[in-house]
Formats: sequence, structure tokens, C-alpha cells
Amino acid sequence: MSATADIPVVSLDLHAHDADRFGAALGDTFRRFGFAVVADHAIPVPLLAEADAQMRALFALPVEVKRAWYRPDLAGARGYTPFGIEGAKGAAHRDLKEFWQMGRDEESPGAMANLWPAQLPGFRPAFAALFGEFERVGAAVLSGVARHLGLADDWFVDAVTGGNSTLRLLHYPPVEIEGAGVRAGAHEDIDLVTLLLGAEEAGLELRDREGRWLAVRPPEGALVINVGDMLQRLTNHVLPSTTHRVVNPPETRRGIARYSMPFFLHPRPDFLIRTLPQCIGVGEPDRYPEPITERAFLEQRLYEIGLKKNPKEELGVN
Ligand SMILES: O=C(O)CCC(=O)C(=O)O
Ligand SMILES: [Fe+2]
Repeated sequence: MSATADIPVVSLDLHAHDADRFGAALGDTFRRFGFAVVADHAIPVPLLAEADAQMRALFALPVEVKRAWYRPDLAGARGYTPFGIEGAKGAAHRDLKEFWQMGRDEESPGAMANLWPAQLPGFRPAFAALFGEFERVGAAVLSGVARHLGLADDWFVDAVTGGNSTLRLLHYPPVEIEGAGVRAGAHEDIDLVTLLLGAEEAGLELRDREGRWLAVRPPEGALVINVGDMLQRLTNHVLPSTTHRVVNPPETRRGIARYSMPFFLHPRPDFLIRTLPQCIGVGEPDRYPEPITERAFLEQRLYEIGLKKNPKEELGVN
């Protein structure tokens, strides 16, 4: 079994009461691990319980029913993605998971429409509310990051307004056989930050700077938050996007499914990811002299992880 990462717990209460300490604590844990554990997030407990129940009910539906919401043309961003589709960049096996994704529940122009499972009338209200809670906590986290970097507290507000954040519901079924594949292969997230609920069932591991795999074991109810590739690029790797994975359970827990809910916080598609001057210095040259839009960056990564077909492959000229 892997050793456990010694990630300090940061209270979200600090954000309102001592923004300097909040920014410093968050910056410290992100610089060290690329991960933070955030408690006191104030997402209502009954909402968490309802969302959990709705998620389990969704995945318990027969696979033919779930497949009606599989829309490969939407690259996993909305509705259902079956077992065996997504895999880490360059991995030999696809991940042992199925998932559901949704965006903000509002009709903003140009936004991809959500799909809602008609069989579960409680699903939409629960996840529309939870999405709003993730946005609230995400905004607080980004204001802490901004303060840590010496930017105005509201620096990220414009960057994320109209952004394509997505909430993913993940189901890793019981693992039946030893061998092919892991629950989620080693990868980095594509976004600014990911807020993860439900990582109490063991399996999540991060790779530290020395290359050791360390288990992430948050206290019950806490959020696990990690830096994604977009924030890593924006900060010239001052805040690292840390490789992580979900390993298969030990034999005694192999029969137990694992569920989790990551919220991927994205800037708006036309936001230009340009290295922050604060993060360039002597001995730390700009690794990305060319800025890139969120849209272009995301597209590239979706090809790499199997959610989007490379147009060349579709034409058979790869
Ligand atoms: O299920 C988990 O604990 C982590 C999932 C994850 O890393 C991801 O979906 O990007
Ligand atoms: Fe991830």
C-alpha cells in the first residue's frame, strides 16, 4: 500500500476572515503538492446526500437506458460516456469507469445544452444546485490563488465568466479480474482547478516530486482540489499540475464500487492563457512564449484522451 500524502487541511472559513492567510495556505499546499484539501466548504449536507443518491440511481439504470444519453459527438462533455471509452494520454488500456457530465443549468448563448435523465425527476434540481455550490467554492479558491500570486482578488472572475466548467459523476464498478487496466490511469487534469467530492473511498494517488505514488486520503466530507494544466501553464509551473491516478482496490474491497464527483473549472473558451509576468524570473524563463486560447488547448487534449476523434483519423489519412 502506498504511503499517504501529508497534505494540510485548509479551512474555507479563512477565505472570509483572513484572506491573506487563506491565500498563503492554499499557495503553499498547491506549490508543494499541486493538491489542496479544503474543509468547511459549507456545501449543505442534505444536498450532498441527495446528489449522491441521484448519482447512484443513475448508474444503477440498465446500460441500454444509459446508452440513450451517449453522444460521442459531444466528446463526453454532456450526458453519458460508457465504460471503456476514456483513457489516460498514451495509456495501453482504457479506464475502468463510466461517467456522466453536465454544464451550468442555464441557457447561456452558445453553451452546449445539458441532457437530463427523464427517469430521475430529482436529478436536475440536485445537480443544478450542486453546480452552483462548486462555482461558489471554486471562485473562493481562485481568489486565494490570485492573492497568493500577487494579483487582484477578482482577477479570475472575468476569466471564468461564461466558462465551460463541467461536473462529472464517476462510477468505477467492482473490479472483477486482476490484470488489464486500472480505474483511472495516470493523468493530469486539463482545467484551471478540479474540485473533487467523494474521494473517501481509497484509490486516488498523486505522484510527488520524487516520483513516489502517495495516497490522497481526505477527511470525511472535505474537498480535494488540484491544479490543472491550464493553471500550470498560466503560472509557468509555479503551481504544478500533478499527475494522479485511481488504483484498483485491494482484494478485500474489490467487490465495492467507487463513486466520485470532480468539478472541472474552466475559463471561458476565448480566454487567452498567457504566462503571468509575476511567474517569470531569473532562472525561470517563460516556458510558453506563445499564448493559447482555452478552446484550442482543450481541443488538443480531448483528442489525446480519446474523447474526440482527430479529424485526420476520420478521413483515414492519419
Ligand atoms: O475519482 C477520482 O477520485 C479522481 C478522478 C479524476 O482524477 C478525474 O476524473 O480527472
Ligand atoms: Fe483527474
